Amino acid sequence: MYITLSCLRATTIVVPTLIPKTKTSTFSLITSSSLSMSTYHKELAAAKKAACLAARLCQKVQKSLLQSDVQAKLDKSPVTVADYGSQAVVSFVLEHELSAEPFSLVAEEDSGDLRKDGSQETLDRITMLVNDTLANENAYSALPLSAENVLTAIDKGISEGGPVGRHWVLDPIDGTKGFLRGDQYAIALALLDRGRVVLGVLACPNLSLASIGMQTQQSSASQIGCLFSAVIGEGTFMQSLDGSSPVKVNVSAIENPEEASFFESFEAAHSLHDLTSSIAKKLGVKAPPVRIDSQAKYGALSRGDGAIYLRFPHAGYREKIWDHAAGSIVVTEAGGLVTDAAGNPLDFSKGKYLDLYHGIVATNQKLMPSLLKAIQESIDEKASSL
Ligand SMILES: Nc1ncnc2c1ncn2[C@@H]1O[C@H](COP(=O)(O)O)[C@@H](O)[C@H]1OP(=O)(O)O
Ligand SMILES: [Mg+2]
Ligand SMILES: [Mg+2]
Ligand SMILES: [Mg+2]
Repeated sequence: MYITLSCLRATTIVVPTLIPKTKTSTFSLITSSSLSMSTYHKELAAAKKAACLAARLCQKVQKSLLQSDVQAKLDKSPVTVADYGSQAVVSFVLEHELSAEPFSLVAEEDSGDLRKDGSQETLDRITMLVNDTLANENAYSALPLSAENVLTAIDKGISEGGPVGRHWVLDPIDGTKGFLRGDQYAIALALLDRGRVVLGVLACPNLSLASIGMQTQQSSASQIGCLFSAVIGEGTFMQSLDGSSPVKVNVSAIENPEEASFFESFEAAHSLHDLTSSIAKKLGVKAPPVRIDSQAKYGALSRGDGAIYLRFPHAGYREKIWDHAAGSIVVTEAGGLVTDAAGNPLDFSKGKYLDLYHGIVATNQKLMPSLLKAIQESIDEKASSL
């Protein structure tokens, strides 16, 4: 039996332990074979390190959130010093850990607003946060970073992705509204190789290690902060953000929709709650929806907290790859399926956006056929009532 010492080590170190082999319905301890010869071993270690450091920065900001830390982007969505700081940290760490490889990053934020007059104070605060977060990383001779270095690191995220070569895909804070409310958010990082997601890491600083809804019964109730990671063909693992041993997770095995519970966005503006409630009713789902922010939903689904995730954005909204790349591999490697509303797999090879039929659906293989049927009926009914 082996455990990973810490998610902050770029090169994952595994040591023998005396932990007995235990298994629950959804978790099992990591095995040596699943860690040894991964094609993306180096990339996984770098991604975990980058996401853990970025999570540390975000946690610090969430604890002392000042109004001046929040700005509105052109599309009116909020962006905080933590979104920029997280992007700078992940970009800097990936590029330095994987310096032998060409570096391409598709990321949500850019430095445009930070380069405008009147942004110096905000930029100085971001630069300080980034340097504080990286302060213990003695291996980086480029430290401390100047404000210009931070802007450059943020702007590395300018790649368009696509079907050729490798591209990292980053949402530095997914669920900024949840972050501002003190609720769920995620640092979501994935690697595309020839248009396919081959690796994903989701850091969820406010997600309990215990299942949602079970916190009161479990001893790990007070442990908050999860790191999910998945490499293609190797399964999905969860560990605490401060570096506990990874456990393999699996999606729910529920076959009867009446016993299923489903996740959806906390924000009604992000998903049509009336459509999802019609779908749930058709399926016979009894439990009310679990509404949480961000790709933490994919993480929770991957360990069987709920059985279904439904996301139907309002007409005209185009989903971006950084909002689903990491989450989708975390769910598929845990045995689940992630498709659009017609059952098509998500295509991450088309650049920054996903072309979708209506929305995104994630569940286990048993529930998917009846779920897709209920979805189509609900979409047709909605269309005929307009
Ligand atoms: N109008 C919108 N419709 C759907 N999703 C949105 C909308 N505005 C922002 N988002 C993105 O939805 C995701 C969070 O949604 P949810 O928490 O509902 O799952 C985030 O990626 C958020 O971006 P951001 O990364 O800027 O927070
Ligand atoms: Mg945003
Ligand atoms: Mg997002
Ligand atoms: Mg974001």
